[in-house]
Amino acid sequence: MTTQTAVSLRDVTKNFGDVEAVRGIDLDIAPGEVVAFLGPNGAGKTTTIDMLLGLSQPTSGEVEVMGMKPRDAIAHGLVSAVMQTGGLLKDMTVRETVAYMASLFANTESVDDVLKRSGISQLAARKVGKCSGGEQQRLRFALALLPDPALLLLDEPTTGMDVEGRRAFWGAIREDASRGRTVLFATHYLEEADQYADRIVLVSKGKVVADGTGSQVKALASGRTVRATWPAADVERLTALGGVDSVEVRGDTVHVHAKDTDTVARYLLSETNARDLEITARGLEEAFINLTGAQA
Ligand SMILES: Nc1ncnc2c1ncn2[C@@H]1O[C@H](COP(=O)(O)OP(=O)(O)OP(=O)(O)O)[C@@H](O)[C@H]1O
Repeated sequence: MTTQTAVSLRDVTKNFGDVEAVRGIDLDIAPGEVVAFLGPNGAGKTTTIDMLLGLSQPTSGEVEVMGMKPRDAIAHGLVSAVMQTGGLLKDMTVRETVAYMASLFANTESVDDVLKRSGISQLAARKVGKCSGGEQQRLRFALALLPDPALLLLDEPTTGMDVEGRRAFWGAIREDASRGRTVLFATHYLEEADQYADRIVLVSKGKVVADGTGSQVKALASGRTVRATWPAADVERLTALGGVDSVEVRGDTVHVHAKDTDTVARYLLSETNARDLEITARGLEEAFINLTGAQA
């Protein structure tokens, strides 16, 4: 039997008492895809990854990894994870850490090979305690590569890293993924998702609210925002204009999100005393707020 999907979630829910952490997620990830699981705090990302790792069971629905129950996939060495934190011994060198972990398993990739693929060969002799946060994450990545997993799960792997550390970390992940490994990573960072994933699955409040490439997710929020200074803005009138999606008032400033901003600008300048107009395109950041806010 060939495996058609690396990850398959079928109407998966997970409750913790009264808390509905995951509220019906359907998701298929094909082998070789690099997917960002993007969402705000509490969206259900970690809960979902824990179920994929077999660390917890869904309340309802089906979870499969490489065509098997998660625990079986792990027992076959098909899945590895890089978590945000987790025990590394500070007094061991980078190479000793990888060699020690390799000695615990029957079959692993070679130590030198995983050091090279995670981009830390030159750090092999350095004590772990002297490595930067980004270097330690690449060491965790090296450890995760030892069983040569088909699927790599990463839960917010770059939290707390500086820009350079993040770039080096993702450089190593992307390079490795180009050989066909499936990668699913959870992140809060819109830019990170847009830059490093082939596909973004946007989650909010335990549900998938958008799924596509970075540009598709951005296109969902096509349209622009007109910002103007207008004390006592007539929100009702603005909302009634054609092509207006939403209107927000913050103090003396009004923000009008619209598909047709020309009409809004013309109205504001010719029929009201609004001034200081500014028109901007919506970025992924706003797409995110827009799409996840829409679920509220
Ligand atoms: N063991 C638990 N017991 C009770 N509630 C939990 C438990 N684990 C998670 N939750 C709740 O489930 C919801 C989803 O949490 P989860 O950690 O999956 O979100 P997340 O998307 O990973 O968020 P973050 O980005 O903050 O890590 C939250 O409301 C959280 O408080």
